[in-house]
Amino acid sequence: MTVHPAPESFMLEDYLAAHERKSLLRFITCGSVDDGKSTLIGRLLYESKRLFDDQLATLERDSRRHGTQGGNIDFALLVDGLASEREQGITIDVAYRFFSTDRRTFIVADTPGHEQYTRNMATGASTADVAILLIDARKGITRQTRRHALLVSMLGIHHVALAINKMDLVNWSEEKFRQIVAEFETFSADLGFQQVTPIPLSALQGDNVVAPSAQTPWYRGSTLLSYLETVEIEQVAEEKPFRMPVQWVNRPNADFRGFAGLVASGSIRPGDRVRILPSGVETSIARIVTLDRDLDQAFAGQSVTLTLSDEVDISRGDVIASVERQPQVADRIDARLFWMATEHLKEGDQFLLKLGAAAVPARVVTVRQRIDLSSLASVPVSSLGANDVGHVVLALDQPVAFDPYLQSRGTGGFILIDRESFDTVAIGLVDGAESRRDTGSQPTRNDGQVTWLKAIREQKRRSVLKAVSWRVIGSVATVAAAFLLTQDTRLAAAIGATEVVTKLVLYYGHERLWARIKFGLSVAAKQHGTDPQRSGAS
Ligand SMILES: Nc1nc2c(ncn2[C@@H]2O[C@H](COP(=O)(O)OP(=O)(O)OP(=O)(O)O)[C@@H](O)[C@H]2O)c(=O)[nH]1
Repeated sequence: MTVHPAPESFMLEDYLAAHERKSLLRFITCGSVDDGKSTLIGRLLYESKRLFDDQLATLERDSRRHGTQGGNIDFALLVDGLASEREQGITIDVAYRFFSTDRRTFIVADTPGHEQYTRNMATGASTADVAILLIDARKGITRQTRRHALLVSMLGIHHVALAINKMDLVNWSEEKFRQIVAEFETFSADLGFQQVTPIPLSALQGDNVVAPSAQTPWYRGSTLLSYLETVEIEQVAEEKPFRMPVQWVNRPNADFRGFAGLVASGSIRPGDRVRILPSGVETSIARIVTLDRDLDQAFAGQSVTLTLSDEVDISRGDVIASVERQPQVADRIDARLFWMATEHLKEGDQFLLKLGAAAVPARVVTVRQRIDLSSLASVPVSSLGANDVGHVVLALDQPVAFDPYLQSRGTGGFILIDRESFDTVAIGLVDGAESRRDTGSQPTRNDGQVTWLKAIREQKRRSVLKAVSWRVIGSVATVAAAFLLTQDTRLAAAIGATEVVTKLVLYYGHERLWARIKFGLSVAAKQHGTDPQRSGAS
């Protein structure tokens, strides 16, 4: 007799398998006070139908009791769950929410809009893949939008959705929308974003959030949710080198000595050669131990205990790294800082620097420049004020191992802690060991852009090159297959041309593609005609 498994079990397995395969997207919403972040996230959660009945009932009850929408659902209440937030009228922490659709799962960081809480926004952004920059259509680009865009770029987020909200309050004006988009594109041209996707929205009324809006017939781009579901985030295209900062030396008895920590990047197997930094001693991995069992391989994001084949002196804060591609080790570093305290940061100030698992006393040797929020120029200064972003040189009491932040978030980001109050006063990103060439000389106006924006541009160029190469290989393969099957050169060429145009339209959307072509042509014409250096060189 044949036994057929119950259809439900098949469905359950299919369901679980489908959900396991879904990719995860972490995003952050940033905007000024009252731009509508909480309303937008609440609307996304509500419309993606991921609320339980009891959550819905509570939302409806709270909307009647505390809501600002005259009896209608106040979506902000879904997100601003803390009572004290509502009392003060602001969100007071980074609230992480989890939701999922059939195509992807999402973790969203909702952070307060007020300038004094920019630190929360920076914290949320440090783990995000995509940023939604929210703009109130009535106010347009504000100083806080510029600051958020700068921080988002500085923290290595390449994909931005420019969510122009409250379009209902500007009569769904296409002109207003285009004006804001143009202003943002001009401002952000040097910030190295791979993709800026502008979307006209009303978070309150739900337009273009999940379903396309009838109010914006002039907009044919994606809704916010479909953008989030389809935005292509670079997966770990190239294998990153192994890094594990040691958090704890585990020595329960004389027979066992393991080094516990979170794998910050790359992967590791027993037998792999590793170097311990800053000491530089080389050894190999004996075992990868976890609570349940030993592993054959550990990956970034896993917490493990490593044992080594040699007796090596290792303490908390050291980094275990692959021998082939090692981190740098230095006691003076060039860094970008987002300064968050109210008092000014000055040369000579002393802090505790926490990088990975290492904590070392640090002194500010030089404050090189501040990034001007309007022009993004690096302005020479000798101190940084609250919420400034600038470049500094730090001297550490002892050498630490690190990677430039643009290469590795896990081993390139740090915080500065006040040694008396223990407050976190700055978020820092390592650019590299101090570039001695500048020591003693006056910083020039463009130093910062050389070290940072140039690196971002170079990284962007490489990832665009990689994406283009794969698309070109795909198109060539399609044309070759078409030719082999039909032996018709014209037909194969036509298929190839259609394929290229389709890929470009899919990537940009036809409106943006056309706008880009026009923009590219105008820049080319301008550079050819007016840039004396270029015309001289050519
Ligand atoms: N007309 C209109 N009002 C909106 C829209 N989106 C949000 N609002 C209103 O704007 C106000 C602020 O919205 P919130 O979602 O609380 O704003 P927020 O950005 O989270 O504010 P903070 O948490 O204080 O930073 C509320 O009264 C919302 O109802 C919109 O698209 N149109």
